[in-house]
Amino acid sequence: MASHSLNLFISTSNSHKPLISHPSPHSLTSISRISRISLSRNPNKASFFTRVSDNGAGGVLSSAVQDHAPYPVVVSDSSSIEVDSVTEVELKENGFRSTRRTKLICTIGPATCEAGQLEALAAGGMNVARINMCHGTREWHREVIQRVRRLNEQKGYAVAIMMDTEGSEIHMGDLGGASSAKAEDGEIWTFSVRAFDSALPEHTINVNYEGFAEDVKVGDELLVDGGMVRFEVIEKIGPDVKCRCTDPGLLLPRANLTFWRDGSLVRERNAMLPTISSKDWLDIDFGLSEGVDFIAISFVKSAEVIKHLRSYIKARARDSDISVIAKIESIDSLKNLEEIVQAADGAMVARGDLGAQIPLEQVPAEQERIIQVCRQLNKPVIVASQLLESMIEYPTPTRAEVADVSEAVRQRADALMLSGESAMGQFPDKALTVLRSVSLRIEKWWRDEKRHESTILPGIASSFADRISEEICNSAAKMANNLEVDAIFVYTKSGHMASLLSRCRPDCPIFAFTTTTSVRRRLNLQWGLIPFRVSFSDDMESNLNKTFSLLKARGMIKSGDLVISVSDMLQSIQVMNVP
Ligand SMILES: Nc1ncnc2c1ncn2[C@@H]1O[C@H](COP(=O)(O)OP(=O)(O)O)[C@@H](O)[C@H]1O
Ligand SMILES: C=C(OP(=O)(O)O)C(=O)O
Ligand SMILES: [K+]
Ligand SMILES: [Mg+2]
Repeated sequence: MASHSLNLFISTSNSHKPLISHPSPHSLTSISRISRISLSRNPNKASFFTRVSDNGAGGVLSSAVQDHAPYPVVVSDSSSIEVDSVTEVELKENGFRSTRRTKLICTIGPATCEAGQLEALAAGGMNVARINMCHGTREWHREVIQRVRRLNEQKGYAVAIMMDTEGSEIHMGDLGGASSAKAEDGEIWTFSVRAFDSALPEHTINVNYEGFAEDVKVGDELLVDGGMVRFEVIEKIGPDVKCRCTDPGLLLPRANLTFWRDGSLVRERNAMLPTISSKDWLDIDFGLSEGVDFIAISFVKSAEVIKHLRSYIKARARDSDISVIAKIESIDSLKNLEEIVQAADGAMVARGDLGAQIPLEQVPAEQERIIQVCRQLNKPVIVASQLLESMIEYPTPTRAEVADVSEAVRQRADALMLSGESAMGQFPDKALTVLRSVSLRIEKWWRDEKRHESTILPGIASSFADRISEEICNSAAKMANNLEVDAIFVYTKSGHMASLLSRCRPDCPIFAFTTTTSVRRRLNLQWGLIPFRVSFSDDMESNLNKTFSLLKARGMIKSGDLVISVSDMLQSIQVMNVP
């Protein structure tokens, strides 16, 4: 066994307990019952003498100190390990099975932009904060980004930031400062492309698209926000389009507009608008300079725009690992789904606009298909919009909303997203709590029923090249389910092996150890991954010993726990009990 060659030296020079309960300085007896399935050997096997000089207490508060401080202080020395404080508490209190696998995203808006409000969301389980460039100024967004970053640094979170572009679809203007306006049945409203210097005349809506008045025809149906409010075009007078309200409702600032003729969506000149507008490019530059983790692109039509953006990011910020998320919210994106998902780093089922472009009853089937394609192509997938819409105004969700959230969890989406519920609703924390508890409940039910996910996903056209890693991860996940192990450990620098494991949706949590804070944040979007930042070498035995001792010192694992480990460095699967 390869492990014979490794000598582990444990210093007991400081006053703390030794790392491993039965240290044997010259052999690796500390890993009991190690089995290895080795597919190939790493030619650059690392140093034979690994000095582990700290039990982790130097970089991380001991549990005694943690009783006084609610959050661990983050110190990035080579002997510390960084993990989300929420996960740490969950693991300590309820063990491996209790950790939530479905990730949660909150859109940040006026209801949640203050430091205290952001902290409440982070403590409530927010994994990713989304800022929507449709709203607010860049200054406002910069403040939010800085507050989230401070929270991460000072309180030990790894909340990632997703910037969402406005895109160049047609939408209404700002309602002259009003937070909403009510359109009543039969009322006549004017939709106009004119720029109004002073206050908007009554019952007038500004439209952002120059060609609007030319493209619509009398008799067309105009849908606000995918049909939340409907109008019929009755007259065109130059730049003004007079419409009669046929389905009353609340108009919100900058709401999306679509027009329909004979039951189909009209896509004339607006289909020629670029996916990424000139304003979007400025926002993207802003996102790059602020170092956001994800950029979500609205109304993607083809893979080309994603490829273009990716090469732009590479040229502008060479060392960054910003991920590009393709929002699937148009007919074109459904047509070109596989190529788009293949080109992107992840996708969002943006049901708000999608439901405005295809009949509503088709949205659930498309959601399921998008989730399936993303898993096959190993890309994280987000289910977004109206999950808990009623909670914008009410403290409890409807039964139908709970059923919708449950379905997305059961479909094994990577992440669920709150929009208005967290951006401007009255109960952002309660909405997050609902997502969290419904996720936990459905995940547990599925495990109790022993409905293992099939790790074998049907291949589609252009699967990824790295077949060996894929097979290792598939096997590791299958073994984890069959052996009912407590956790899978993956040591990954780029995050690739971690996402391949996540893709298999195993029953146990996946502890993903990575060396940089940016990869750690990025992994926070993916199903079942608990990302840790820790420094490690190419020597797996020493990595395992180091993480075992650091995690034991933090009370996150204990002797006897059964673990499977895989890594980027060594193409092998190891099964072992924690010493
Ligand atoms: N940065 C912001 N500033 C002000 N309001 C915001 C902001 N972000 C979101 N909102 C509000 O929250 C609502 C829901 O957010 P979201 O779904 O992201 O946008 P939209 O409704 O435009 O698709 C928006 O309609 C807007 O009223
Ligand atoms: C998430 C969506 O995009 P946005 O909120 O930016 O319109 C959507 O349309 O569902
Ligand atoms: K947007
Ligand atoms: Mg949208």
